[in-house]
Amino acid sequence: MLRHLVLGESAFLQWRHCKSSKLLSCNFVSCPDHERELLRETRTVSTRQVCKVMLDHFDKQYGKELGPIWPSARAVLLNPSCWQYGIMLNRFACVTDLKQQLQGQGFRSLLPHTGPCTASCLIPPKPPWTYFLQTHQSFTETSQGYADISHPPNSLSDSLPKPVASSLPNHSPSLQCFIHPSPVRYPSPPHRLGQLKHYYLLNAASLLPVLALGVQDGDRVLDLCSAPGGKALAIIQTATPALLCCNEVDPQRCDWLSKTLESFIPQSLSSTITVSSLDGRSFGRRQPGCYDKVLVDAPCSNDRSWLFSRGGEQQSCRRLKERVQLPTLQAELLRSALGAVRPGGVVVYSTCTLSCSENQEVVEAVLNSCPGAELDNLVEELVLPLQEHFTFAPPCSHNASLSHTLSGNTHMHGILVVPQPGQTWGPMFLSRFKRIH
Ligand SMILES: C[S@@+](CC[C@H](N)C(=O)[O-])C[C@H]1O[C@@H](n2cnc3c(N)ncnc32)[C@H](O)[C@@H]1O
Repeated sequence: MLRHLVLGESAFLQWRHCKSSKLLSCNFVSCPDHERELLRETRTVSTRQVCKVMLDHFDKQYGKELGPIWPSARAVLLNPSCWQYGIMLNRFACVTDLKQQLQGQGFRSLLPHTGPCTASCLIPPKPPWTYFLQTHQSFTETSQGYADISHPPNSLSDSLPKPVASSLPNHSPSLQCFIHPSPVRYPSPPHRLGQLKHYYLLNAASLLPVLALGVQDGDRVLDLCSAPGGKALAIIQTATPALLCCNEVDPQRCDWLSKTLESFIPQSLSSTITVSSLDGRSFGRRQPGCYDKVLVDAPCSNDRSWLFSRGGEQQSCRRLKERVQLPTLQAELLRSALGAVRPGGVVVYSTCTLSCSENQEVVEAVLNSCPGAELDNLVEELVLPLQEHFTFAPPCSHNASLSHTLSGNTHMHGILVVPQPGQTWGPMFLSRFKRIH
């Protein structure tokens, strides 16, 4: 049984497990189940019509923003039967047999597990930014020595040169996610009386914002937009924070979030996890400088599901209007997160859309209005070690002012995972800020 205790003005809801495992299990049976939801959504989406208004809109926008990789991304987004799912193991359950079973079925580990900081990867002698900053301009030479623009690489990963050992910093060996090269469907985890669930199904690109957050044992962490809770679960797999505050403004989704946490995390950790249902934009003011790490997995125009809008043309038109408002909300959430993190702390901003206006342009706007924040470069830390699994796009280059800002700067505004055949993960954009004062 889940109990929400309202704590004074902050209306913090303390998340608790029921003491009786029997009651706990009974409660689960009647819960909406996020994994089933995910699979059901895929099945429903595959039988739903593609929404032409949305597709035309995407073609226009993403054709321009993503250039040569849009047609293959489009093909993936339009074909739900090719979508892959990652299986994140629950470190609080006994998963030895499951791991062997998955390996026997051809699943492999997304992340290296031999210990912290052990990934082998490839590092370029110099970052190839120049190339990407000029994708829509002619040029003769880049830091990689490309001289011919007639065969540009399709993605950031394509152009990265090979070897030199490196690592996946901050990566805890306890975060284990298995993926399959084919779109193999794995069943949702069964309910077992009194037992925690063994795994969580997710888009493997969802782990990138959590890896970028780099939570360490003892950190105070805020997950500002938390439901249904996939990233909160991933956070708690990577480390044991002193405090993990999961916030979700929508009350129904907040219940869903609580149930997710309840079914994966042991009671012994309940005193370190809180669930609240506040507007995320208020945290910077309510709890200034209180956290070491803040994740803003922002509400966005979810490209995968919006392409299959249930309500036809009318709903698509409504969503396209909403879409215009999203960057304002996203920037407000991000500014609030920067207010809630302590000086020296870290904020990760992420979305599951390819849209430059909700990604790089939000980051740009917030950078311009928050002098106390600066961006980190995630290429060596995430793109290089994980390019084998994900297709990373070049930064948004259609926006002249953005390109101009970036061209004198080796930092990018973020990294973008673009779904591609055989690597259908994403869309996922992420950017990491450090609060310097
Ligand atoms: C992309 S989803 C988060 C997914 C979640 N992080 C996960 O990994 O499962 C964005 C969430 O933000 C919530 N949201 C929207 N506006 C918000 C606000 N002003 N404050 C807090 N949450 C908000 C939405 O209801 C939605 O559940």
